[in-house]
Amino acid sequence: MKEVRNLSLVMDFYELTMSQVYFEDGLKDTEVVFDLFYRRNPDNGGLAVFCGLEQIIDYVQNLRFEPEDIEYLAGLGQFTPEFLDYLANIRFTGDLWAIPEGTPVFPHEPLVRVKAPIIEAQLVETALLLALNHQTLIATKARRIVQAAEGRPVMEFGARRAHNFDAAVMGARAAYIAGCAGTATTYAGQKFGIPVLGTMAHSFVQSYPTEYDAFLAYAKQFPNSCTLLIDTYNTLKSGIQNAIRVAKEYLEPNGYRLKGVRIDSGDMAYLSKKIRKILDDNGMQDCAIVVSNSLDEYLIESLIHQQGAKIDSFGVGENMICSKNTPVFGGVYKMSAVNHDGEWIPRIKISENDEKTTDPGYKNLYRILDKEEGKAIADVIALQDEVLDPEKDLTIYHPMKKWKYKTIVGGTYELRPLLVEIFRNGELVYDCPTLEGIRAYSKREMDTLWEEIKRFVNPQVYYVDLTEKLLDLKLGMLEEYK
Ligand SMILES: Nc1ncnc2c1ncn2[C@@H]1O[C@H](COP(=O)(O)OP(=O)(O)OP(=O)(O)O)[C@@H](O)[C@H]1O
Ligand SMILES: O=P(O)(O)OC[C@H]1O[C@H](OP(=O)(O)OP(=O)(O)O)[C@H](O)[C@@H]1O
Ligand SMILES: O=C(O)c1cccnc1
Repeated sequence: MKEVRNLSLVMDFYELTMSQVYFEDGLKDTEVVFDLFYRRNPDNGGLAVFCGLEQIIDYVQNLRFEPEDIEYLAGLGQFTPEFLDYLANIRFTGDLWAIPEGTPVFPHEPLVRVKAPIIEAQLVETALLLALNHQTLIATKARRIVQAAEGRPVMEFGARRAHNFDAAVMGARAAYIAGCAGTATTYAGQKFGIPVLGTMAHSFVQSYPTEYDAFLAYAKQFPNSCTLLIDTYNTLKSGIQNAIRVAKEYLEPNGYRLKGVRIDSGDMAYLSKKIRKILDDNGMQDCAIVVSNSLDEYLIESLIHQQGAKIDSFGVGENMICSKNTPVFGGVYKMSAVNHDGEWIPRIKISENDEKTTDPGYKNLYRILDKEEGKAIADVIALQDEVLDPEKDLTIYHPMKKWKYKTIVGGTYELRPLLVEIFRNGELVYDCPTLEGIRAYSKREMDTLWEEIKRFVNPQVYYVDLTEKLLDLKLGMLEEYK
């Protein structure tokens, strides 16, 4: 399903003003390289889950200014007619490489690399960042929550707390990629084929004269998929009792089983244990206990490991859809090379803060995997023209300090290029995987990481290092600008 909205002008105004300067200065055909990367993992975690590429592809493919856009820009009185004529016909004609969606990624590595005429590369900055920053943030959070649930299904319940419509729908997509079992957001089901799931609201229970009437009415319509919300009045004294009554008096005599009960308030550990016992005592071992109420990965972990809660699945809303603890994913888009007469001239952004100094040059990214164990050892950023031979020893360096390095013995590792070609000369050359494919791939990729990187507390830092050639280039440029 394609977006019908024309979102091309979702760009920062400076992209247009700078572009006019490039145009009027005769620089419009100058090719440049930009890298999109981020600096810190959300939630002090050990990784992020890369997401949002499909929406980036949509934007880049549909980048064009309609007559009403040109008219609007003309009305601002700041742009030359020649530049506006140029914009009226602009299309993305460059190359774009990106890491496949669902891949676990790490700070400072290029997630997307754009090589294009300078105006085109500049105009896509905001859209690339916003699509990636949002979905990567939500996927990263969702993965943590799914990890904490240890195989128990997690339902995404966030739309009502999301930061508007797109955040709900794209958030549901990201959460599904990261392993959620489904979403309550029906539109996300329609648009992306995500399983849609749900139980019932307190208002439904309140709208009937009695809780029992409400449960029975629901069970009659949905005898196969009935999860009753049991905490509207009194979870133990009435909710669970009425749920069992409906199961015994209506569902079971008609050949059905009660699928589940949901608890949305009170002490989830205490109540779930009590309810499990009551259900089991009534021969309802297959009736699932679903809980919801401001859950996140820490609470889920505590419920399972410290509190012995008897929970079969979780509904998670606000903490996931807003990534409440870390509500911003700080992806940035930085120029790394400019082409002069066919030669790539590296560019660097220097900062007092090492973390903010960029890696210069037209670069590539590889994941180094241990051949025997299949586990990821580190990622290495190399210059585009470097040939790395996995049969030879590979020495990788700390991104600023040459004395910090590690040598991996030739023949013991595999090198996997992480950036794949998405657009070549403006043509889409990438077959977008299905959402199910991305989800399954993400799970497989997650299995290539050591648990130490995935833990929540003080995770091991995964190395994103540089080749010697790239580090020498960077240190040389730092010396030059000192
Ligand atoms: N076993 C538990 N361990 C830690 N936190 C819990 C546990 N059970 C519930 N909580 C948390 O306690 C809070 C419950 O308090 P809250 O003020 O929301 O009341 P409530 O139980 O939802 O009541 P109501 O919805 O009727 O107002 C929620 O944030 C929930 O996630
Ligand atoms: O707590 P979340 O993780 O966001 O999960 C979604 C919440 O949304 C619903 O609540 P509702 O909108 O009825 O409000 P409530 O907080 O009063 O239950 C549902 O009953 C959950 O409590
Ligand atoms: O289906 C549910 O139970 C549901 C959906 C969204 C938010 N809270 C609950």
